[in-house]
Amino acid sequence: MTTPNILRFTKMHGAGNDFIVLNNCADQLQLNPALIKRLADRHFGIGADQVLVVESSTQADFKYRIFNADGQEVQQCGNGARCFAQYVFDKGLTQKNQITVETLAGIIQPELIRHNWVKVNMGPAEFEPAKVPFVSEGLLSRSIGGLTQYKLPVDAGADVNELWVGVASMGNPHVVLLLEQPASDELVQRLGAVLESHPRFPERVNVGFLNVLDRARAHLRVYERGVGETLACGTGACAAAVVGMKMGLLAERVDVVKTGGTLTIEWSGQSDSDVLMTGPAQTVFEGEFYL
Ligand SMILES: N[C@H](CCC[C@H](N)C(=O)O)C(=O)O
Repeated sequence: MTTPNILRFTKMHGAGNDFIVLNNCADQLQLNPALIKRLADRHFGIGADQVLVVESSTQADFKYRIFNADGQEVQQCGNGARCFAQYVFDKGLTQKNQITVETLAGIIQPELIRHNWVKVNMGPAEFEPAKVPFVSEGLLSRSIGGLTQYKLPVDAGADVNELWVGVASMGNPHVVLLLEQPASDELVQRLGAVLESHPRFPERVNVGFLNVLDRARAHLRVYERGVGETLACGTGACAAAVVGMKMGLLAERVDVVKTGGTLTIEWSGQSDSDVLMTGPAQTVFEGEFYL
């Protein structure tokens, strides 16, 4: 067998949202959508929800690039940010417990609270439709507490032709549906697929199904843009929590219970205040991929 061209990687997850982490500080990797899709493929590749890339930065301690399983590069990934911080510390790329990280959505600040447990300042949430982006023109809207909800026409079968939704950006786009009980598999798959590519979201959207349990706990499922449903979504937990907080349904500190684990979200409610997310970051294995 000829000597294969080898790509070394680390497999990690944050509450079940799983990642391939690549060290590209030497800037030698030729990343393209086809390679990302091949790496993320759960049958023909390694398998992951996202591919995370560590690079050098002139603006922060590191640069953090995020690629969805469909190959698209995106602005932010919260579970990935925790794994990123654990990775650079474990690999000896930094000796600092708190680092600054440059993303397409701006600078975020992860902090290793203890091994495999990371708190991240995710920056501010954005609710202005144009900044999500979401095309709200012509839609009926209503105010619930401090949140504006929009009546969104959807073509999702005979029983669903419009939905009241909240929208938010954590640097990446999120639409949040408030449900009376935890979402079923059928609802997540049917509505998630329709909403992810809804024409009023020009960059597509991550779809959160929020069920408030009490003022300090909420259940959440997320059908992620470019992936489908994941066991956890960090930016999705941030977006759903701040939507629930603005509606007056959730306190300033909330445990967001997801299929793969629980994330704690803190937000003071001031529009310019940062959203803090705390949760696990786990290395599963190291590997070599034959290119
Ligand atoms: N699917 C997301 C990126 C990953 C977000 C998620 N894995 C997280 O932990 O925030 C998007 O297209 O914006």
